[in-house]
Amino acid sequence: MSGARPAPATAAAEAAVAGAAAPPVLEVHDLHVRRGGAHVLQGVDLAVHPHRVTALLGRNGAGKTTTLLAVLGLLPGTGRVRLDGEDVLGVPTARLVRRGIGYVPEDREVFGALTVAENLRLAARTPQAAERLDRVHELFPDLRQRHRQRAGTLSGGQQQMLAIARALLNPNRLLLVDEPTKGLAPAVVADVVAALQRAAAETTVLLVEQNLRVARQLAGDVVVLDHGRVAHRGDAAGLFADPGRVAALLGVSGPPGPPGPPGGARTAGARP
Ligand SMILES: Nc1ncnc2c1ncn2[C@@H]1O[C@H](COP(=O)(O)OP(=O)(O)OP(=O)(O)O)[C@@H](O)[C@H]1O
Repeated sequence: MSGARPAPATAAAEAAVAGAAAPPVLEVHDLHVRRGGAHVLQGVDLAVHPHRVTALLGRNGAGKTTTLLAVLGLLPGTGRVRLDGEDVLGVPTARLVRRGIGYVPEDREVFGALTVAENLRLAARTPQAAERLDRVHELFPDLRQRHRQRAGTLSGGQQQMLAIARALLNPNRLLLVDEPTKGLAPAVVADVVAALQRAAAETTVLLVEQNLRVARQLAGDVVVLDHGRVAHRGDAAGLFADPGRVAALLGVSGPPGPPGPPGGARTAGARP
């Protein structure tokens, strides 16, 4: 990572600055993954530092979701994946989840026929989850109000918040979040960004995001993949201050714009 960091304004920002110097929560080294005969990840190296949001960026098909799935043990790979310094490549997913990896998949995967409260109850895996439910309700007051509503009748943004809330119920060391704003209207994107900011104050996040304005708002660090390889790694502010580099790496025609209401440029080939 490079570049001077601005003075932190909040406790969460202070923790993020301290986290940059702390040992990584997640380290991936020379990760190779093959899918359907294709060599999709070709030696990915990245590190995710505590109390920070690391955005995993790249054009469509670059290998972002594949990276998350391999870290989670849902796809076989070779190389090295370390969680809090321990090798975990090949460890079954259920054990990784117990070790503190939370996952918010691209399609949210809430149980549509169950209520908000039932969805939260099902996600709880530790005795502390009951205590954390109060905290989650503080973070997402909308979910408290809607606790009897069936999850399938929530809006896309509300379902995304429920998916994030489910992951926060457990004391996760690391949250993997895949394209949380995909397919959401700009006004709802702002709500999801706010929810992720709250989540990021609680834990460390590896975020796959195609909306560069969202990535800019949330991320302290960035890793850019290109055809299964790391094309760039560094602090987010440094990359986003260089529109030419953003365009070269991500194929957008202009800068992602200043932090503010989302709706900015999306990575080339991104879905609307
Ligand atoms: N089951 C599969 N069999 C073969 N190839 C696959 C399979 N799933 C994904 N791929 C390929 O792996 C590559 C990486 O896919 P991946 O979903 O990781 O990309 P991504 O960066 O997350 O893309 P997007 O932004 O479009 O979601 C793509 O070329 C994709 O076609």
